[in-house]
Amino acid sequence: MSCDSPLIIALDHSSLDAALCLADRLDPARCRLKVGKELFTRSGPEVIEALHGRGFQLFLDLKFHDIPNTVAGAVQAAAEQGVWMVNVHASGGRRMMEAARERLDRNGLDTHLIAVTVLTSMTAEDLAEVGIAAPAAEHVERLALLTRECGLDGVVCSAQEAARLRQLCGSDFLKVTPGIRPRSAEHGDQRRVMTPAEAMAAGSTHLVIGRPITQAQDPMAALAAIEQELATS
Ligand SMILES: O=C(O)c1cc(=O)[nH]c(=O)n1[C@@H]1O[C@H](COP(=O)(O)O)[C@@H](O)[C@H]1O
Repeated sequence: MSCDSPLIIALDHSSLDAALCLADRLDPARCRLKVGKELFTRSGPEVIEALHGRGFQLFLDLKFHDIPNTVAGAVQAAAEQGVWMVNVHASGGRRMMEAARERLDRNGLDTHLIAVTVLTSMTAEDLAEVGIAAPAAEHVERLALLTRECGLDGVVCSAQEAARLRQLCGSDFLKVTPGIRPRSAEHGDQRRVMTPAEAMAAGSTHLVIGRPITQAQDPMAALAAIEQELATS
């Protein structure tokens, strides 16, 4: 089923049953779903099949980061399962990203291929500790430009960088932004955050939202409130 909404709900659940329980309350016309490392490691390709069977478009978020040949194979394997989007780490570099791009193209696979720039949980201090002296925003710009040069469809970044990336890389270049927090929500481990309405205004093309919906007392009410915020902004 195709979906017009920018919302991608992160199913960071620890069991297939719990993930499907939430999915069964969601409408594939109103959101896409993201399957990440914990759920996929526990349930494997079965979760992809189960969610596709319910009509959802899926972002398989395994953030591949390895030598070019290995990443190209992993991206191909993901795309052959029919997922809508897959990601790699831009810090894997040019040859890794080009190999992934080339592998999808050679096999006629049209899964969106995007790259994570700087994780939304990271601050300038975190970057400095791993040897990156530049501020987060500057490092995001560098990695986004490299990602675009390698022919990928877009990046994962924080919404705080989306406006600048729209100027640098254009509005067709996907800007998938996690770290989304409605005003009253707890930030948890996220650092570079924005509200849903601010993120869309800044140029995000898609919003990844997990705990503010999945951990809410009433996940459907939390989702409806976010949709309302977007509709009235
Ligand atoms: O690639 C991602 O999806 C991702 C990249 C990033 O920089 N930050 C980030 O939070 N994510 C993912 O987005 C989701 C955010 O979830 P919440 O913080 O619960 O809203 C999690 O599944 C993360 O794995």
